Amino acid sequence: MTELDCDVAVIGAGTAGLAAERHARQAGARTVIIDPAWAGTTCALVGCMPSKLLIAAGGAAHAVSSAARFGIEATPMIHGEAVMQRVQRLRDDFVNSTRKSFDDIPESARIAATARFTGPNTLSLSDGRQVRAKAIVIATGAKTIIPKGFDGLGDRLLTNETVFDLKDLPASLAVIGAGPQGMELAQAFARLGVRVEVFDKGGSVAGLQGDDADSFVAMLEPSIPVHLNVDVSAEAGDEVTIRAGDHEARFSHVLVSAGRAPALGGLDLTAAGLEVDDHGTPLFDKQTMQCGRAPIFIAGDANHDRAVLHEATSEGSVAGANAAAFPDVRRSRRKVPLAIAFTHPQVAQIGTPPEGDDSRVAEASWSDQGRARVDGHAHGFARLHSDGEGRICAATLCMPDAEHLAHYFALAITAGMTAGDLLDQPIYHPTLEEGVKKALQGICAACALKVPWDRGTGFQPGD
Ligand SMILES: Cc1cc2nc3c(=O)[nH]c(=O)nc-3n(C[C@H](O)[C@H](O)[C@H](O)COP(=O)(O)OP(=O)(O)OC[C@H]3O[C@@H](n4cnc5c(N)ncnc54)[C@H](O)[C@@H]3O)c2cc1C
Ligand SMILES: NC(=O)c1ccc[n+]([C@@H]2O[C@H](COP(=O)([O-])OP(=O)(O)OC[C@H]3O[C@@H](n4cnc5c(N)ncnc54)[C@H](O)[C@@H]3O)[C@@H](O)[C@H]2O)c1
Repeated sequence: MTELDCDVAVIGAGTAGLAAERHARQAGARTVIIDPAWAGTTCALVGCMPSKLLIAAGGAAHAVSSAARFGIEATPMIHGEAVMQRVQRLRDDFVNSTRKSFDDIPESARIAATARFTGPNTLSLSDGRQVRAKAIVIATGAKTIIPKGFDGLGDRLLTNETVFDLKDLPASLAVIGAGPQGMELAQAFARLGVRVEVFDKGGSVAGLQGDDADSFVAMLEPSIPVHLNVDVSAEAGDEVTIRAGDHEARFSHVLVSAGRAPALGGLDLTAAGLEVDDHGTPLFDKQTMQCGRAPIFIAGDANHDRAVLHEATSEGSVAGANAAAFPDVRRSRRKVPLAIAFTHPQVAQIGTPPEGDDSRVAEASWSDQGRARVDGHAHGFARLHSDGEGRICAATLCMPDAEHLAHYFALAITAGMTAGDLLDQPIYHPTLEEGVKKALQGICAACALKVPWDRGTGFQPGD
Protein backbone atom coordinates (compact mmCIF):
# COMPACT_ATOMS: atom_id res chain seq x y z
CA MET A 1 0.00 0.00 0.00
CA THR A 2 1.68 3.25 -1.19
CA GLU A 3 1.77 6.02 1.37
CA LEU A 4 2.20 9.65 0.36
CA ASP A 5 3.61 11.91 3.02
CA CYS A 6 3.04 15.69 2.85
CA ASP A 7 2.49 18.80 4.95
CA VAL A 8 -0.88 19.84 3.49
CA ALA A 9 -3.37 17.70 1.56
CA VAL A 10 -6.20 19.56 -0.17
CA ILE A 11 -9.36 17.66 -1.14
CA GLY A 12 -11.01 19.25 -4.19
CA ALA A 13 -9.42 21.24 -7.06
CA GLY A 14 -12.11 23.91 -7.45
CA THR A 15 -11.75 27.63 -6.70
CA ALA A 16 -11.30 27.17 -2.93
CA GLY A 17 -9.03 24.11 -3.20
CA LEU A 18 -6.73 25.68 -5.81
CA ALA A 19 -6.39 28.82 -3.65
CA ALA A 20 -5.69 26.67 -0.58
CA GLU A 21 -3.02 24.59 -2.33
CA ARG A 22 -1.35 27.71 -3.79
CA HIS A 23 -1.24 29.50 -0.43
CA ALA A 24 0.08 26.43 1.38
CA ARG A 25 2.79 25.89 -1.28
CA GLN A 26 3.76 29.59 -1.18
CA ALA A 27 4.15 29.25 2.59
CA GLY A 28 6.72 26.51 1.96
CA ALA A 29 4.50 23.46 2.61
CA ARG A 30 4.84 20.20 0.65
CA THR A 31 1.35 19.84 -0.80
CA VAL A 32 -0.87 17.37 -2.60
CA ILE A 33 -4.24 18.24 -4.13
CA ILE A 34 -6.76 15.52 -4.87
CA ASP A 35 -9.71 15.67 -7.29
CA PRO A 36 -11.33 12.88 -9.30
CA ALA A 37 -12.21 15.06 -12.28
CA TRP A 38 -9.70 17.87 -12.79
CA ALA A 39 -12.41 19.18 -15.11
CA GLY A 40 -12.23 22.89 -14.20
CA THR A 41 -13.97 24.82 -11.47
CA THR A 42 -17.75 24.87 -10.92
CA CYS A 43 -17.62 28.62 -11.61
CA ALA A 44 -16.15 28.25 -15.09
CA LEU A 45 -17.79 24.97 -16.09
CA VAL A 46 -21.34 24.94 -14.75
CA GLY A 47 -21.78 28.07 -12.62
CA CYS A 48 -21.02 31.79 -12.73
CA MET A 49 -19.60 32.04 -16.25
CA PRO A 50 -21.99 29.98 -18.43
CA SER A 51 -24.96 31.46 -16.55
CA LYS A 52 -23.71 35.00 -17.21
CA LEU A 53 -23.15 34.12 -20.89
CA LEU A 54 -26.78 33.03 -21.17
CA ILE A 55 -27.92 36.17 -19.33
CA ALA A 56 -25.89 38.32 -21.76
CA ALA A 57 -27.63 36.63 -24.72
CA GLY A 58 -31.02 37.21 -23.07
CA GLY A 59 -30.09 40.87 -22.48
CA ALA A 60 -29.19 41.32 -26.15
CA ALA A 61 -32.54 39.85 -27.26
CA HIS A 62 -34.40 42.00 -24.74
CA ALA A 63 -32.66 45.18 -25.92
CA VAL A 64 -34.00 44.49 -29.43
CA SER A 65 -37.51 43.42 -28.43
CA SER A 66 -37.96 46.39 -26.07
CA ALA A 67 -36.55 49.05 -28.41
CA ALA A 68 -40.00 50.27 -29.48
CA ARG A 69 -40.14 52.63 -26.46
CA PHE A 70 -37.24 54.52 -28.07
CA GLY A 71 -39.12 54.76 -31.37
CA ILE A 72 -37.21 51.83 -32.85
CA GLU A 73 -39.30 48.93 -34.12
CA ALA A 74 -37.41 45.63 -34.23
CA THR A 75 -38.08 41.97 -33.71
CA PRO A 76 -35.16 39.75 -32.68
CA MET A 77 -34.49 36.66 -34.78
CA ILE A 78 -33.20 34.27 -32.14
CA HIS A 79 -31.12 31.36 -33.44
CA GLY A 80 -31.16 29.04 -30.42
CA GLU A 81 -28.35 26.83 -31.68
CA ALA A 82 -26.09 29.84 -32.25
CA VAL A 83 -26.96 31.21 -28.79
CA MET A 84 -25.98 27.92 -27.15
CA GLN A 85 -22.84 27.60 -29.30
CA ARG A 86 -21.60 31.00 -28.08
CA VAL A 87 -22.35 30.05 -24.47
CA GLN A 88 -20.38 26.81 -24.92
CA ARG A 89 -17.48 28.35 -26.87
CA LEU A 90 -16.79 31.09 -24.32
CA ARG A 91 -17.50 28.74 -21.41
CA ASP A 92 -14.84 26.38 -22.82
CA ASP A 93 -12.37 29.29 -23.04
CA PHE A 94 -12.96 30.10 -19.36
CA VAL A 95 -12.61 26.42 -18.42
CA ASN A 96 -9.34 26.18 -20.38
CA SER A 97 -7.93 29.17 -18.47
CA THR A 98 -8.76 27.52 -15.13
CA ARG A 99 -7.18 24.29 -16.40
CA LYS A 100 -3.99 26.23 -17.26
CA SER A 101 -3.72 27.12 -13.55
CA PHE A 102 -3.39 23.36 -12.87
CA ASP A 103 -0.01 23.49 -14.66
CA ASP A 104 1.38 25.72 -11.88
CA ILE A 105 1.00 22.80 -9.49
CA PRO A 106 3.93 20.35 -9.53
CA GLU A 107 2.77 17.19 -11.35
CA SER A 108 3.66 14.96 -8.40
CA ALA A 109 1.29 17.02 -6.21
CA ARG A 110 -1.74 16.57 -8.53
CA ILE A 111 -3.72 13.42 -7.81
CA ALA A 112 -6.73 12.18 -9.81
CA ALA A 113 -8.80 10.33 -7.19
CA THR A 114 -11.50 10.79 -4.56
CA ALA A 115 -10.41 11.03 -0.96
CA ARG A 116 -11.91 9.67 2.27
CA PHE A 117 -10.72 10.29 5.83
CA THR A 118 -9.33 7.35 7.78
CA GLY A 119 -8.20 9.61 10.66
CA PRO A 120 -7.66 13.33 11.31
CA ASN A 121 -4.30 13.22 9.46
CA THR A 122 -4.88 10.40 7.01
CA LEU A 123 -6.79 9.87 3.78
CA SER A 124 -7.55 6.82 1.71
CA LEU A 125 -7.67 7.48 -2.04
CA SER A 126 -9.85 5.72 -4.61
CA ASP A 127 -6.67 4.67 -6.45
CA GLY A 128 -5.67 2.61 -3.41
CA ARG A 129 -3.02 5.00 -2.08
CA GLN A 130 -2.95 6.47 1.41
CA VAL A 131 -2.03 10.06 2.25
CA ARG A 132 -0.56 11.20 5.56
CA ALA A 133 -0.62 14.99 6.05
CA LYS A 134 0.17 17.37 8.92
CA ALA A 135 -3.02 19.24 7.96
CA ILE A 136 -5.90 18.68 5.52
CA VAL A 137 -8.17 21.17 3.72
CA ILE A 138 -11.69 20.11 2.71
CA ALA A 139 -12.71 22.06 -0.43
CA THR A 140 -15.14 19.66 -2.08
CA GLY A 141 -17.75 22.26 -3.11
CA ALA A 142 -21.49 21.55 -3.26
CA LYS A 143 -23.87 19.33 -5.20
CA THR A 144 -27.16 20.27 -6.84
CA ILE A 145 -30.16 19.11 -4.80
CA ILE A 146 -32.83 17.23 -6.80
CA PRO A 147 -36.04 17.28 -4.73
CA LYS A 148 -38.08 14.07 -4.45
CA GLY A 149 -40.42 13.57 -7.39
CA PHE A 150 -38.14 15.31 -9.89
CA ASP A 151 -35.51 12.58 -10.17
CA GLY A 152 -37.50 10.41 -12.62
CA LEU A 153 -37.80 12.94 -15.45
CA GLY A 154 -34.93 11.53 -17.53
CA ASP A 155 -33.43 13.95 -20.04
CA ARG A 156 -36.32 16.39 -19.53
CA LEU A 157 -34.70 17.21 -16.19
CA LEU A 158 -32.07 19.95 -16.41
CA THR A 159 -29.69 21.22 -13.74
CA ASN A 160 -26.81 23.68 -13.84
CA GLU A 161 -24.68 20.66 -14.76
CA THR A 162 -26.60 19.94 -17.99
CA VAL A 163 -28.50 23.06 -19.05
CA PHE A 164 -25.51 24.85 -20.60
CA ASP A 165 -24.78 21.82 -22.81
CA LEU A 166 -28.16 21.97 -24.59
CA LYS A 167 -27.71 22.12 -28.38
CA ASP A 168 -30.74 24.40 -28.76
CA LEU A 169 -33.04 26.43 -26.52
CA PRO A 170 -35.74 24.38 -24.79
CA ALA A 171 -39.26 24.74 -26.20
CA SER A 172 -40.60 25.59 -22.73
CA LEU A 173 -39.21 25.48 -19.21
CA ALA A 174 -40.52 25.05 -15.68
CA VAL A 175 -37.96 26.41 -13.22
CA ILE A 176 -38.14 24.85 -9.75
CA GLY A 177 -36.67 27.26 -7.18
CA ALA A 178 -36.77 31.07 -7.25
CA GLY A 179 -33.31 31.63 -5.73
CA PRO A 180 -30.61 33.55 -7.59
CA GLN A 181 -29.88 30.62 -9.90
CA GLY A 182 -33.54 29.97 -10.79
CA MET A 183 -34.38 33.64 -11.38
CA GLU A 184 -31.25 34.42 -13.40
CA LEU A 185 -31.80 31.48 -15.74
CA ALA A 186 -35.60 31.85 -15.91
CA GLN A 187 -35.29 35.46 -17.05
CA ALA A 188 -32.47 34.71 -19.50
CA PHE A 189 -34.46 31.93 -21.20
CA ALA A 190 -37.68 33.99 -21.17
CA ARG A 191 -35.87 36.87 -22.90
CA LEU A 192 -34.66 34.38 -25.51
CA GLY A 193 -38.28 33.55 -26.32
CA VAL A 194 -38.71 30.40 -24.20
CA ARG A 195 -42.05 30.03 -22.37
CA VAL A 196 -40.98 29.96 -18.72
CA GLU A 197 -42.74 29.67 -15.36
CA VAL A 198 -41.06 29.66 -11.95
CA PHE A 199 -42.27 27.63 -8.94
CA ASP A 200 -40.99 27.85 -5.35
CA LYS A 201 -42.21 26.16 -2.18
CA GLY A 202 -41.18 29.26 -0.20
CA GLY A 203 -41.84 32.98 -0.52
CA SER A 204 -38.36 34.30 -1.18
CA VAL A 205 -37.30 35.44 -4.68
CA ALA A 206 -33.66 36.05 -5.67
CA GLY A 207 -32.90 36.37 -1.96
CA LEU A 208 -35.64 38.98 -1.31
CA GLN A 209 -38.52 38.37 1.10
CA GLY A 210 -42.06 39.70 1.66
CA ASP A 211 -42.92 43.05 0.03
CA ASP A 212 -39.42 43.28 -1.47
CA ALA A 213 -39.98 39.96 -3.24
CA ASP A 214 -43.39 41.17 -4.51
CA SER A 215 -41.86 44.44 -5.78
CA PHE A 216 -39.11 42.55 -7.57
CA VAL A 217 -41.57 40.18 -9.27
CA ALA A 218 -43.66 43.19 -10.37
CA MET A 219 -40.55 44.65 -12.05
CA LEU A 220 -39.91 41.49 -14.10
CA GLU A 221 -41.36 41.08 -17.57
CA PRO A 222 -45.00 39.89 -17.29
CA SER A 223 -43.95 36.90 -19.42
CA ILE A 224 -42.35 35.27 -16.35
CA PRO A 225 -45.09 33.98 -14.01
CA VAL A 226 -43.62 33.32 -10.56
CA HIS A 227 -45.65 30.95 -8.32
CA LEU A 228 -44.56 31.25 -4.68
CA ASN A 229 -45.47 29.21 -1.60
CA VAL A 230 -46.67 26.27 -3.71
CA ASP A 231 -46.27 22.50 -3.42
CA VAL A 232 -44.93 21.54 -6.83
CA SER A 233 -45.11 18.08 -8.40
CA ALA A 234 -43.96 16.78 -11.77
CA GLU A 235 -45.29 13.98 -13.95
CA ALA A 236 -43.35 12.73 -16.97
CA GLY A 237 -45.11 12.00 -20.27
CA ASP A 238 -44.60 13.33 -23.81
CA GLU A 239 -43.93 16.53 -21.92
CA VAL A 240 -43.66 17.15 -18.18
CA THR A 241 -46.86 18.15 -16.41
CA ILE A 242 -46.22 20.49 -13.49
CA ARG A 243 -48.89 20.84 -10.82
CA ALA A 244 -48.80 23.59 -8.19
CA GLY A 245 -52.06 23.94 -6.24
CA ASP A 246 -54.81 24.56 -8.82
CA HIS A 247 -52.32 25.48 -11.51
CA GLU A 248 -51.31 22.90 -14.09
CA ALA A 249 -49.04 23.43 -17.09
CA ARG A 250 -46.93 21.34 -19.46
CA PHE A 251 -43.32 21.97 -20.33
CA SER A 252 -40.71 20.38 -22.58
CA HIS A 253 -38.10 20.66 -19.80
CA VAL A 254 -37.78 21.24 -16.06
CA LEU A 255 -34.79 23.13 -14.63
CA VAL A 256 -34.19 22.28 -10.98
CA SER A 257 -32.57 25.19 -9.10
CA ALA A 258 -33.59 24.10 -5.62
CA GLY A 259 -30.28 24.84 -3.89
CA ARG A 260 -26.94 23.12 -3.48
CA ALA A 261 -25.77 21.06 -0.49
CA PRO A 262 -22.13 20.63 0.63
CA ALA A 263 -20.47 17.67 -1.15
CA LEU A 264 -19.32 15.88 1.99
CA GLY A 265 -20.83 12.42 1.40
CA GLY A 266 -18.18 9.74 1.18
CA LEU A 267 -15.57 11.78 3.08
CA ASP A 268 -16.23 9.84 6.31
CA LEU A 269 -16.10 12.84 8.61
CA THR A 270 -16.65 10.52 11.58
CA ALA A 271 -13.26 8.92 10.93
CA ALA A 272 -11.80 12.44 10.98
CA GLY A 273 -13.39 12.95 14.42
CA LEU A 274 -15.14 16.18 13.38
CA GLU A 275 -18.12 17.66 15.19
CA VAL A 276 -20.92 18.37 12.68
CA ASP A 277 -24.15 20.42 12.67
CA ASP A 278 -27.68 19.03 12.06
CA HIS A 279 -26.98 18.90 8.30
CA GLY A 280 -23.73 17.00 8.73
CA THR A 281 -21.51 20.02 7.94
CA PRO A 282 -18.41 20.32 10.16
CA LEU A 283 -18.46 23.11 12.75
CA PHE A 284 -15.65 25.51 11.92
CA ASP A 285 -14.23 28.90 12.90
CA LYS A 286 -15.18 31.47 10.23
CA GLN A 287 -11.99 33.45 10.74
CA THR A 288 -9.48 30.61 10.66
CA MET A 289 -11.49 28.00 8.68
CA GLN A 290 -10.34 25.42 11.24
CA CYS A 291 -12.75 22.61 12.18
CA GLY A 292 -12.75 22.59 15.99
CA ARG A 293 -9.21 21.91 17.19
CA ALA A 294 -8.48 19.36 14.46
CA PRO A 295 -5.69 19.76 11.89
CA ILE A 296 -8.52 20.10 9.36
CA PHE A 297 -9.76 23.23 7.56
CA ILE A 298 -12.84 23.72 5.37
CA ALA A 299 -13.33 26.31 2.61
CA GLY A 300 -15.74 27.28 -0.18
CA ASP A 301 -19.22 25.86 -0.82
CA ALA A 302 -18.30 22.78 1.24
CA ASN A 303 -18.81 24.75 4.49
CA HIS A 304 -22.24 26.12 3.41
CA ASP A 305 -21.56 29.59 4.77
CA ARG A 306 -21.14 32.13 1.95
CA ALA A 307 -21.53 30.13 -1.26
CA VAL A 308 -20.17 32.73 -3.69
CA LEU A 309 -16.98 32.80 -5.66
CA HIS A 310 -14.95 35.59 -4.06
CA GLU A 311 -15.52 33.98 -0.66
CA ALA A 312 -14.37 30.57 -1.98
CA THR A 313 -11.11 32.26 -3.03
CA SER A 314 -10.65 34.10 0.30
CA GLU A 315 -11.60 31.12 2.43
CA GLY A 316 -9.32 28.84 0.41
CA SER A 317 -6.42 31.28 0.88
CA VAL A 318 -6.96 31.44 4.65
CA ALA A 319 -7.44 27.67 4.94
CA GLY A 320 -4.29 26.94 2.90
CA ALA A 321 -2.09 29.42 4.78
CA ASN A 322 -3.36 28.19 8.16
CA ALA A 323 -3.00 24.53 7.19
CA ALA A 324 0.66 25.23 6.29
CA ALA A 325 1.21 27.05 9.59
CA PHE A 326 -0.77 24.59 11.76
CA PRO A 327 -0.93 24.72 14.80
CA ASP A 328 -0.05 28.45 14.58
CA VAL A 329 -3.31 29.49 12.92
CA ARG A 330 -4.09 33.15 12.29
CA ARG A 331 -7.48 34.86 12.38
CA SER A 332 -8.44 36.64 9.18
CA ARG A 333 -10.76 39.66 9.01
CA ARG A 334 -13.85 38.54 7.07
CA LYS A 335 -15.00 40.66 4.18
CA VAL A 336 -18.32 42.48 4.31
CA PRO A 337 -20.99 40.01 3.09
CA LEU A 338 -21.80 40.74 -0.57
CA ALA A 339 -24.16 38.83 -2.85
CA ILE A 340 -25.49 39.88 -6.24
CA ALA A 341 -28.16 38.19 -8.38
CA PHE A 342 -27.65 39.07 -12.05
CA THR A 343 -31.33 39.44 -12.86
CA HIS A 344 -32.81 42.61 -14.38
CA PRO A 345 -33.21 44.54 -12.13
CA GLN A 346 -30.23 43.18 -10.24
CA VAL A 347 -30.58 42.30 -6.57
CA ALA A 348 -27.67 42.97 -4.21
CA GLN A 349 -27.34 42.42 -0.50
CA ILE A 350 -24.43 43.94 1.32
CA GLY A 351 -23.43 43.85 5.00
CA THR A 352 -25.48 42.90 8.05
CA PRO A 353 -28.25 45.16 9.45
CA PRO A 354 -27.61 46.17 13.08
CA GLU A 355 -29.89 44.62 15.68
CA GLY A 356 -31.89 46.51 18.30
CA ASP A 357 -32.83 50.15 18.86
CA ASP A 358 -29.64 51.49 17.38
CA SER A 359 -30.76 50.63 13.87
CA ARG A 360 -31.81 53.35 11.37
CA VAL A 361 -33.35 52.70 7.96
CA ALA A 362 -33.95 54.87 4.89
CA GLU A 363 -35.08 54.13 1.36
CA ALA A 364 -34.71 55.44 -2.17
CA SER A 365 -36.61 54.67 -5.36
CA TRP A 366 -35.62 54.68 -9.01
CA SER A 367 -39.20 54.77 -10.34
CA ASP A 368 -38.90 58.47 -11.19
CA GLN A 369 -35.13 58.82 -11.29
CA GLY A 370 -33.53 60.78 -14.10
CA ARG A 371 -30.98 58.35 -15.53
CA ALA A 372 -33.25 55.35 -15.01
CA ARG A 373 -35.94 57.15 -17.08
CA VAL A 374 -33.41 58.07 -19.78
CA ASP A 375 -32.39 54.43 -20.12
CA GLY A 376 -36.00 53.21 -20.13
CA HIS A 377 -35.88 51.14 -16.96
CA ALA A 378 -37.31 53.43 -14.30
CA HIS A 379 -37.85 51.05 -11.40
CA GLY A 380 -36.08 49.76 -8.34
CA PHE A 381 -35.42 50.54 -4.71
CA ALA A 382 -32.63 50.70 -2.17
CA ARG A 383 -32.85 50.25 1.58
CA LEU A 384 -29.94 51.41 3.72
CA HIS A 385 -29.34 50.41 7.33
CA SER A 386 -27.08 52.38 9.63
CA ASP A 387 -26.22 52.45 13.30
CA GLY A 388 -27.41 55.35 15.49
CA GLU A 389 -24.45 57.45 14.36
CA GLY A 390 -25.29 57.11 10.69
CA ARG A 391 -22.51 54.60 9.95
CA ILE A 392 -23.68 52.45 7.01
CA CYS A 393 -24.01 48.78 8.09
CA ALA A 394 -26.06 47.16 5.32
CA ALA A 395 -27.86 47.79 2.06
CA THR A 396 -30.45 45.95 -0.01
CA LEU A 397 -30.51 47.07 -3.62
CA CYS A 398 -33.01 46.01 -6.26
CA MET A 399 -32.33 48.30 -9.20
CA PRO A 400 -30.73 48.49 -12.63
CA ASP A 401 -26.98 47.74 -12.51
CA ALA A 402 -26.99 47.32 -8.72
CA GLU A 403 -23.60 45.59 -8.95
CA HIS A 404 -21.80 48.95 -9.07
CA LEU A 405 -23.50 50.57 -6.06
CA ALA A 406 -23.13 47.22 -4.24
CA HIS A 407 -19.34 47.57 -4.36
CA TYR A 408 -19.56 51.25 -3.31
CA PHE A 409 -21.54 50.23 -0.21
CA ALA A 410 -19.21 47.30 0.56
CA LEU A 411 -16.33 49.79 0.55
CA ALA A 412 -18.26 52.31 2.66
CA ILE A 413 -19.15 49.65 5.25
CA THR A 414 -15.56 48.37 5.42
CA ALA A 415 -14.25 51.92 5.82
CA GLY A 416 -16.83 52.70 8.55
CA MET A 417 -18.25 55.62 6.55
CA THR A 418 -21.40 57.48 7.58
CA ALA A 419 -24.20 58.64 5.27
CA GLY A 420 -22.73 62.16 5.67
CA ASP A 421 -19.30 60.94 4.54
CA LEU A 422 -20.87 59.43 1.43
CA LEU A 423 -22.79 62.65 0.67
CA ASP A 424 -19.43 64.39 0.87
CA GLN A 425 -18.19 62.36 -2.12
CA PRO A 426 -18.79 63.43 -5.72
CA ILE A 427 -21.68 61.70 -7.48
CA TYR A 428 -21.71 62.42 -11.21
CA HIS A 429 -24.78 63.63 -13.05
CA PRO A 430 -26.78 62.02 -14.58
CA THR A 431 -26.05 58.57 -13.10
CA LEU A 432 -28.09 55.87 -11.39
CA GLU A 433 -25.88 56.46 -8.34
CA GLU A 434 -27.57 59.86 -7.82
CA GLY A 435 -30.74 57.98 -6.89
CA VAL A 436 -29.22 56.81 -3.62
CA LYS A 437 -28.80 60.37 -2.28
CA LYS A 438 -32.39 60.33 -0.96
CA ALA A 439 -31.63 57.30 1.22
CA LEU A 440 -28.36 58.83 2.43
CA GLN A 441 -30.18 62.05 3.35
CA GLY A 442 -32.86 59.93 5.05
CA ILE A 443 -30.20 58.26 7.21
CA CYS A 444 -28.76 61.68 8.10
CA ALA A 445 -32.24 62.89 9.14
CA ALA A 446 -32.93 59.71 11.15
CA CYS A 447 -29.65 60.10 13.07
CA ALA A 448 -29.69 63.89 13.40
CA LEU A 449 -26.49 63.72 11.41
CA LYS A 450 -25.71 66.96 9.63
CA VAL A 451 -25.36 66.90 5.85
CA PRO A 452 -21.99 68.67 5.30
CA TRP A 453 -22.76 72.47 5.26
CA ASP A 454 -21.00 73.00 1.95
CA ARG A 455 -22.87 70.22 0.11
CA GLY A 456 -26.26 70.45 -1.61
CA THR A 457 -29.33 69.06 0.13
CA GLY A 458 -31.84 69.41 -2.70
CA PHE A 459 -32.30 67.54 -5.93
CA GLN A 460 -31.62 68.61 -9.53
CA PRO A 461 -34.27 67.82 -12.08
CA GLY A 462 -33.37 64.28 -13.12
CA ASP A 463 -31.44 63.39 -9.93
C1 LIG B 1 -25.41 28.19 -11.77
C2 LIG B 1 -24.52 28.87 -10.76
C3 LIG B 1 -24.22 30.21 -10.92
C4 LIG B 1 -23.38 30.84 -10.03
N1 LIG B 1 -23.13 32.17 -10.21
C5 LIG B 1 -22.31 32.81 -9.37
C6 LIG B 1 -22.00 34.18 -9.57
O1 LIG B 1 -22.47 34.80 -10.53
N2 LIG B 1 -21.17 34.78 -8.70
C7 LIG B 1 -20.65 34.12 -7.62
O2 LIG B 1 -19.90 34.73 -6.85
N3 LIG B 1 -20.93 32.81 -7.39
C8 LIG B 1 -21.74 32.15 -8.25
N4 LIG B 1 -22.00 30.83 -8.05
C9 LIG B 1 -21.38 30.15 -6.88
C10 LIG B 1 -19.90 29.77 -7.18
O3 LIG B 1 -19.83 29.11 -8.43
C11 LIG B 1 -19.39 28.84 -6.07
O4 LIG B 1 -19.51 29.51 -4.83
C12 LIG B 1 -17.93 28.46 -6.26
O5 LIG B 1 -17.70 27.96 -7.54
C13 LIG B 1 -17.53 27.39 -5.21
O6 LIG B 1 -16.20 26.98 -5.38
P1 LIG B 1 -15.65 25.72 -4.56
O7 LIG B 1 -14.17 25.67 -4.75
O8 LIG B 1 -16.17 25.70 -3.18
O9 LIG B 1 -16.28 24.43 -5.28
P2 LIG B 1 -15.98 23.76 -6.71
O10 LIG B 1 -15.43 24.69 -7.70
O11 LIG B 1 -17.24 23.03 -7.03
O12 LIG B 1 -14.83 22.68 -6.40
C14 LIG B 1 -15.06 21.52 -5.67
C15 LIG B 1 -14.14 20.42 -6.21
O13 LIG B 1 -14.12 19.33 -5.27
C16 LIG B 1 -14.03 18.09 -5.99
N5 LIG B 1 -14.47 17.02 -5.08
C17 LIG B 1 -15.72 16.78 -4.58
N6 LIG B 1 -15.71 15.71 -3.75
C18 LIG B 1 -14.42 15.23 -3.71
C19 LIG B 1 -13.76 14.16 -3.02
N7 LIG B 1 -14.39 13.34 -2.19
N8 LIG B 1 -12.42 13.98 -3.23
C20 LIG B 1 -11.74 14.82 -4.06
N9 LIG B 1 -12.31 15.87 -4.72
C21 LIG B 1 -13.63 16.07 -4.54
C22 LIG B 1 -14.93 18.34 -7.20
O14 LIG B 1 -14.61 17.45 -8.28
C23 LIG B 1 -14.62 19.82 -7.53
O15 LIG B 1 -13.59 19.93 -8.50
C24 LIG B 1 -22.82 30.13 -8.93
C25 LIG B 1 -23.11 28.77 -8.77
C26 LIG B 1 -23.94 28.15 -9.68
C27 LIG B 1 -24.23 26.68 -9.50
N1 LIG C 1 -25.29 35.50 -8.79
C1 LIG C 1 -24.86 34.60 -7.92
O1 LIG C 1 -24.02 34.86 -7.06
C2 LIG C 1 -25.40 33.21 -8.00
C3 LIG C 1 -26.19 32.81 -9.07
C4 LIG C 1 -26.65 31.50 -9.11
C5 LIG C 1 -26.32 30.64 -8.09
N2 LIG C 1 -25.55 31.05 -7.07
C6 LIG C 1 -25.21 30.14 -5.95
O2 LIG C 1 -25.56 28.82 -6.35
C7 LIG C 1 -26.20 28.14 -5.29
C8 LIG C 1 -27.52 27.58 -5.76
O3 LIG C 1 -28.42 28.63 -6.08
P1 LIG C 1 -29.97 28.41 -5.93
O4 LIG C 1 -30.67 29.62 -6.39
O5 LIG C 1 -30.35 27.09 -6.54
O6 LIG C 1 -30.09 28.19 -4.35
P2 LIG C 1 -31.00 28.82 -3.18
O7 LIG C 1 -30.84 27.91 -2.04
O8 LIG C 1 -30.67 30.26 -3.00
O9 LIG C 1 -32.51 28.79 -3.72
C9 LIG C 1 -33.19 27.57 -3.86
C10 LIG C 1 -34.70 27.84 -3.89
O10 LIG C 1 -35.34 26.60 -4.22
C11 LIG C 1 -36.50 26.49 -3.43
N3 LIG C 1 -36.85 25.06 -3.32
C12 LIG C 1 -36.16 24.08 -2.68
N4 LIG C 1 -36.79 22.88 -2.81
C13 LIG C 1 -37.90 23.12 -3.56
C14 LIG C 1 -38.97 22.30 -4.02
N5 LIG C 1 -39.02 21.00 -3.75
N6 LIG C 1 -39.95 22.88 -4.74
C15 LIG C 1 -39.92 24.21 -5.03
N7 LIG C 1 -38.94 25.03 -4.61
C16 LIG C 1 -37.94 24.50 -3.89
C17 LIG C 1 -36.15 27.12 -2.10
O11 LIG C 1 -37.30 27.55 -1.42
C18 LIG C 1 -35.27 28.30 -2.55
O12 LIG C 1 -36.01 29.48 -2.74
C19 LIG C 1 -26.32 29.12 -4.15
O13 LIG C 1 -25.31 28.80 -3.25
C20 LIG C 1 -26.04 30.48 -4.75
O14 LIG C 1 -25.31 31.32 -3.86
C21 LIG C 1 -25.10 32.33 -6.99
